[in-house]
Amino acid sequence: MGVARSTSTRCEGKVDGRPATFYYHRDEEEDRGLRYAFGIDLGPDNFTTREDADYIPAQNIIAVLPAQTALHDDYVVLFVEEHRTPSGADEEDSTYALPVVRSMAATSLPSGLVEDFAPSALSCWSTCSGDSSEDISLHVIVSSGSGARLAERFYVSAVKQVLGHVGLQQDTQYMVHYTQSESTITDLVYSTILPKANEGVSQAIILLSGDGGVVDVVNALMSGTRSERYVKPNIAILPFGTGNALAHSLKITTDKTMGLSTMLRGHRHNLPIFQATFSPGARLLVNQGRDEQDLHRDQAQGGAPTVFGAVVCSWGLHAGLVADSDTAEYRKFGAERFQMAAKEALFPTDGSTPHAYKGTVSILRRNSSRGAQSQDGAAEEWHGLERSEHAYVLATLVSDLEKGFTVSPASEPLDGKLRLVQFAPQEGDEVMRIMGLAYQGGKHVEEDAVGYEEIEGLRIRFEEEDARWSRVCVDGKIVRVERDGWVVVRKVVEEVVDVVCMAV
Ligand SMILES: Nc1ncnc2c1ncn2[C@@H]1O[C@H](COP(=O)(O)OP(=O)(O)OP(=O)(O)O)[C@@H](O)[C@H]1O
Repeated sequence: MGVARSTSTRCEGKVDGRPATFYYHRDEEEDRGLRYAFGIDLGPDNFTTREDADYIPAQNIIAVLPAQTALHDDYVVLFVEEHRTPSGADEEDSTYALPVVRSMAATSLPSGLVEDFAPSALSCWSTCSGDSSEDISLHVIVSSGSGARLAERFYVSAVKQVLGHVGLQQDTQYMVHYTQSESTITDLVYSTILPKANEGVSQAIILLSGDGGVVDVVNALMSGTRSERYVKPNIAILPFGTGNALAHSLKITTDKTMGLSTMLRGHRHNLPIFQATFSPGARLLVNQGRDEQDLHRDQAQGGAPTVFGAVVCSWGLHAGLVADSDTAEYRKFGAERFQMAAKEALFPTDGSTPHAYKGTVSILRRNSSRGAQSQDGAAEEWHGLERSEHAYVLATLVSDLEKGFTVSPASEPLDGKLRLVQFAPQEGDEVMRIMGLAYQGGKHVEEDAVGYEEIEGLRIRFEEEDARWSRVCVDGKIVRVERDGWVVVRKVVEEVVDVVCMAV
């Protein structure tokens, strides 16, 4: 029989050497957190209501670290404070958008607090720091072009300080890489991370970026050759993109620490990925859709153009609005850019109805009684959707594509299940209503018009004249497929990278 966890603790200790009374409430209520007061003799009942007690909400605590002193009862409480906009300052000024890291030296903290916020023994940072610059295997990647471009500032003001608290110094125990171009992350993986992984070295990446940074790492690892000694690198995500689908879906954003708590307290788990294989003429659109690039060609797929993803592969409305809103002008609006582009797609200025996407969609379903053998031995069978026109076709490995937009409510963090959301063309107002339900916890999947199911794979053959309607989105990247071209999406069985997460 397990021992019941006490929900609140009151004890005497010290804060910065001054005698203090601590009160820790560990229930899942809104007021969960650490309270402390100096020189006040309080009963537990009135502690939470006292205004003279200081309060650190659980949502703000990054970790409680053992202090590097001789005394085993000394700790450092690392937490964030929200940056308050000073009176007279511009509310929109991004200087005030980032939380500030604070630390507090404490002795004899409530044991429940120490337990709940202990750093993970197998976290990314503890196993990968080197002793000399040659064997550094911890990399901080700062994606300067992501989201609202706050990553660089957060590294300097917060991440560096937090890593210092766990005894890690820049250039000695870890390297920092600032992205200079779209290929910086790919180049780093090819030049350093993949060769070391192939030598059997365990490596960690602290990635300040959106989903794009993760997908760059995944694609570079998958596109190269992996040796028998290959050891999966692991990624701790600090969400600095626009959508941050992975971070939201892995519950990294449920507290106020911008991923710092997960970085210190999370555990490594395999990141499920999928492969999207395209017909020979498919091209990656870059430079805001102005230029094209060749895709990686996968020899295992007969040299077909390939992109790997960890989030979403879509065609129709979703892919269109991601592509159309990827301009400097739109990006200024953050995640709102997707909704703005959706309105333009659903209510064309010439008064016409939204585009009906023409193509043949087939779904690979698990079938226990018959069908071809899948990679993991279960039987599978392809089924064609009867209609030839579509509004929305989206396969995903995650629950949320942006904060509050729950496209696949059945998806659990890292469950490795590919799910399909699809529906036929509708009036703009009706599409708006359906997709609006995704912001209500994913209620759109309860609509009769919406198909929602777990799938093993997806195949689309595009029957569009204009290439604008044959754009496919893979984790924010846009691939344009040629006329009569196709894409096949399958889950990848091989494990190539871990992600740090607390929700599993
Ligand atoms: N300095 C840079 N110059 C040019 N491109 C950059 C630079 N830094 C990052 N990038 C690119 O900008 C893109 C940003 O992608 P990322 O996903 O991180 O942010 P996002 O698109 O704002 O967020 P999300 O994918 O979560 O919506 C990536 O393709 C990345 O390679």
